Amino acid sequence: MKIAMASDHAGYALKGEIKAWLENEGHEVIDFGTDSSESCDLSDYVYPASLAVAKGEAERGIFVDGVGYGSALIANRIYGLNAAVCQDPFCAKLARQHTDSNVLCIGGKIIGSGIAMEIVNVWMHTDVLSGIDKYTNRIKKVQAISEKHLKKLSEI
Ligand SMILES: O=P(O)(O)OC[C@H]1O[C@@H](O)[C@H](O)[C@@H]1O
Repeated sequence: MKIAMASDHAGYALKGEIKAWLENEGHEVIDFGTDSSESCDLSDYVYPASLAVAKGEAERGIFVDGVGYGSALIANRIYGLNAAVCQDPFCAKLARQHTDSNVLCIGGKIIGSGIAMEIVNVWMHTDVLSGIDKYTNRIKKVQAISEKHLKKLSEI
């Protein structure tokens, strides 16, 4: 799978560990930075990475900042992106099964690399529960909100 990755300084170290893990698993990572632990602004990296997912240049995104919510806040402003902040593997499983999330956001200041890799592993290997009406209906309702309030890339 092609994965877009991005971080700020607070997620830089963990981004590198996750990138290495993904590549070892045979995935292709497109790394949008940042490239050091020097202080920076998250949106400068997560926004271009989000656009790559929205354009289909990457199938999914994995973004790392200090807590995770900053990345999700940016990604969820883009049509077609469905970002979930996950702090444990159970959360990662449901983020895929129940909401079909295509962006995973992790907090480098709060999660160690062992748990982070479990989260990524579960999230990468879990599919949406597409045959269960209540979940597909909920996903459709969220999609309807996107259709109403977010611009598609082709409309920008
Ligand atoms: O390290 P500083 O710049 O103080 O804080 C950055 C982090 O604080 C939170 O807003 C975000 O998680 C961001 O990554």
